[in-house]
Amino acid sequence: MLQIILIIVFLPLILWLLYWYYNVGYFEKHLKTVPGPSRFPLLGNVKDLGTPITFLDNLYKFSLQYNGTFKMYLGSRAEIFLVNTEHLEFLLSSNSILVKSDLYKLVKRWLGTGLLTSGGNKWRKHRKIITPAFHFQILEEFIDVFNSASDVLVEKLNAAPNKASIDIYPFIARCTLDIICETAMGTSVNAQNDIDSEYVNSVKILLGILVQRSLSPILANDLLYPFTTTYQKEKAALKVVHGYTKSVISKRKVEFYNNSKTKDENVDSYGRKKKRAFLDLLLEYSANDPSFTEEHIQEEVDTFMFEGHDTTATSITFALYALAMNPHIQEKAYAELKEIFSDDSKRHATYRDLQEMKYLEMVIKETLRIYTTVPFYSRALEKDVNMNGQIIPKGTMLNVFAYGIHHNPKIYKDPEIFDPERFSIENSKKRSPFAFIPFSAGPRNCIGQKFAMLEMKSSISDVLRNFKLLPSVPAHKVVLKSEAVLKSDNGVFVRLEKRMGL
Ligand code: HEM
Repeated sequence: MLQIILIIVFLPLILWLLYWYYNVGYFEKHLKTVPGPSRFPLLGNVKDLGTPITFLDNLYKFSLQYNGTFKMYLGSRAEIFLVNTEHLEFLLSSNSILVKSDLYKLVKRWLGTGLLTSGGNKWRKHRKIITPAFHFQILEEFIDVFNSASDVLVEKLNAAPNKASIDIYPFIARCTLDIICETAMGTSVNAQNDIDSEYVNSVKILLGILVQRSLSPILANDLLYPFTTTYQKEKAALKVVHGYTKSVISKRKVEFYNNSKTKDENVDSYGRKKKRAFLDLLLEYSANDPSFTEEHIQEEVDTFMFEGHDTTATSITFALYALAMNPHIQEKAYAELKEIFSDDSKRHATYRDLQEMKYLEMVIKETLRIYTTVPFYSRALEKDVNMNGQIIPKGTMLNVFAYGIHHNPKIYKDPEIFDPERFSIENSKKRSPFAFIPFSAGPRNCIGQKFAMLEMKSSISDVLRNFKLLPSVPAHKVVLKSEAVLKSDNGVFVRLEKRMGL
């Protein structure tokens, strides 16, 4: 009996060990010369990753220790963290290494295979279809949406007691959610006014579950996950979110066909110029190419909802924090706004005004460097590749460690100092384009980056025109936490002093 128990307990362990040695041997045949911390049997370097709070710092220390790109084993799989501009150029400009890693499977139940998660021909076709939707003429139509949402944001911030320390992230997150719903779907979820919105709460639940799953081996396991309560919670939230996008798509589709029967389809029943949402552009395309189905449209709209609000919320929030902590930089940004709005300090910003905010753009870029919004993203290798003389075998995960390159002291002197001048035209010219990759680069770069830059300029400039930002009292220093999108574990507190005009 004891023998049977021993066999039941130890046989799987022995098989697992053999499997581990076999796999590690397979990777090490080529990767022996790539430096990295020593690994433990079975788990590899899982322990070295640390917690979400120590994770970035741990990886960063390895990048310094190994002078750039380094290797780790997660279980028996080799993962390479690219922290060297030549390696980043090799990966990001490749037209063949385009498949996302296993990490992205965690969002597939929500996003299906939209632009972010798909690969191969589907991704190529959809990227081509969607690219024109981000043309500047279309983005210009969204400025009114940015302005209306910022008006509500300023109203909400005005309601907070003058000069009281507040965590600004929740205010900004609700504002960017309003913007993305209106621009992606043409509907208003009114997140800033209706805090109890079922849709908004379900989006929040899904983002929370994504973080939980990325941290728990049980929740991340597709076989075990359906037996957990988190799965049931996710199922309920997905029902609300998918139900909402589906019903918006059906309604817009009917409107689209009705309008196309009338002559002036860009004018509403009151004769006003109608705002088009991304969804309308996708419906237009689908009307001419039925192989771009309603399901495809839904995947892409859900992807915009996912990619397009938490990223901008985090970036705007950290930019406001950096401005509060660096009064001389805030003064310079404010002086630029004074000049742009000298004719009428209360008017809304136009597309042209946003283009003129050159210094604010440098502030935003420095924010994206120091508080890298998406700290890392990854690709799976489907076949062996030769990376600048180094063979990397099929199955290896290639991780772009954007946070690491953005903090490399050889590229950015005193990397922890917030200095927008690093992004002056002259200083930018001196660096490799692969030293600044907040939106990734190459064929799979962020399709929404121009949209994001306009939105960030619009919201930050509106807050700055209405409030002087001051550091929190008592003093507050953000504690960075790596989720899919960078967060602060202890909130982002600043004080706002109302301005009396520019
Ligand atoms: C500050 C804001 C933003 C940042 C920092 C950001 C960053 C990124 C990064 C790093 C990627 C590459 C991810 C990867 O390779 O896995 C990406 C992809 C993507 N982003 Fe953004 N993003 C931002 C805003 C937006 C917005 C506003 C939208 C949509 C309206 C958007 C839509 C997308 C899509 C659809 C992809 C996938 C593109 C593809 O693979 O073809 N992003 N973004």
